[in-house]
Amino acid sequence: MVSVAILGAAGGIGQPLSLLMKLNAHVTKLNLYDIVNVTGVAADISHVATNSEVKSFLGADKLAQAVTDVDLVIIPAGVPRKPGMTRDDLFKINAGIVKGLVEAVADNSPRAFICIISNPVNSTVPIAAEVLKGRGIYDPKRLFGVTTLDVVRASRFVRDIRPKIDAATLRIPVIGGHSGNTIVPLLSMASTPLDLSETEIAELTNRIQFGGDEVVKAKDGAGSATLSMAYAGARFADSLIRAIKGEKTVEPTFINLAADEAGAEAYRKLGVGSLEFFAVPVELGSQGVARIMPLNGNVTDGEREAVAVAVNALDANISTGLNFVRHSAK
Ligand SMILES: NC(=O)C1=CN([C@@H]2O[C@H](COP(=O)(O)OP(=O)(O)OC[C@H]3O[C@@H](n4cnc5c(N)ncnc54)[C@H](O)[C@@H]3O)[C@@H](O)[C@H]2O)C=CC1
Ligand SMILES: O=C([O-])CC(=O)C(=O)O
Repeated sequence: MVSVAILGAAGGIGQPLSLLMKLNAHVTKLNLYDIVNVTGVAADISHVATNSEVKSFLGADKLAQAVTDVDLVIIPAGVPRKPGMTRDDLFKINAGIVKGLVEAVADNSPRAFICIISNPVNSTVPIAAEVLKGRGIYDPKRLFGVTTLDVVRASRFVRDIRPKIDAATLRIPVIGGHSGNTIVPLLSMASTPLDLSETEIAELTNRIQFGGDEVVKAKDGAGSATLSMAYAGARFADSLIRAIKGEKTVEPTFINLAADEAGAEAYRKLGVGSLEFFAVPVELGSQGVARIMPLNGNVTDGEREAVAVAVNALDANISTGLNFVRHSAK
């Protein structure tokens, strides 16, 4: 029995993500919330022949109901990028949206696991944390920034230059954050040794860091990644649900390192220092973060340099998020 709420369910990500969660056999209840169009989306998805119950919640006055008695909340609500914009340009609109949604979750399902997709993830996750802290119910083990798309891209882009590799099973840890040079793929720690040249490493790293821009450019004003993001979001949610059910699963995700300080130590030594939030590979368990996975080998000098660049940018992104809530509370 797993009850899931998707907030922003009528959007470009929300619709295919809702469909994929309807296909997840562990899910028993699927609450779809949006401020537009969600009635039709829910009616449509409710005809899919799986056992879960789909309900629609349209408009702000239905938000509290949508997030009452749910185990897992996935948030893809908010505006996407257009060409020429950075993810940080979305902060102005999305910060308030995420804050309002997380307040409602805090008030109605305080123990729910929360997965944030809305950009800029580097700032929206600190916003969510600060809201939960303000309510006195913050548990860093239960709040996740979804960075799975970076991991998905890493395996797929490697396959583009190594066609014998199985993109579906190759795992490359991607750490840091979720925007440009805060995204740090650890290609040296791929689950299958890749034997890449320095040029290949540089090109792949750049492509993984700016993969989102490829889609924004190709969509030419019609938004950013939606279908691959729905796939990535459903993959992360499935790992978390299987963990809640007692399996051990591992996914990189943007979390508060306080969730496992002992496990975070290796990353702090790598250059992360005292940073509060960072994407790391996490073993998920029934209570959320079970432990932060150790680094699987020695990072290269290039990877260490990339971490230093990421940490600088992340520090600013995290403060922007935390300050947004601290200042709006006054
Ligand atoms: N974490 C990641 O890897 C990725 C994150 N994203 C982000 O996901 C977000 C959504 O992207 P799309 O689905 O393409 O956008 P979209 O514009 O197609 O859909 C967003 C949906 O959110 C809804 N919404 C707006 N305000 C709301 C509120 N207060 N409460 C509930 N719903 C609300 C809208 O009505 C709309 O249906 C964007 O911020 C985008 O940047 C996109 C791709 C990857
Ligand atoms: O690029 C964007 O704005 C959407 C996103 O986060 C991604 O595709 O990784």
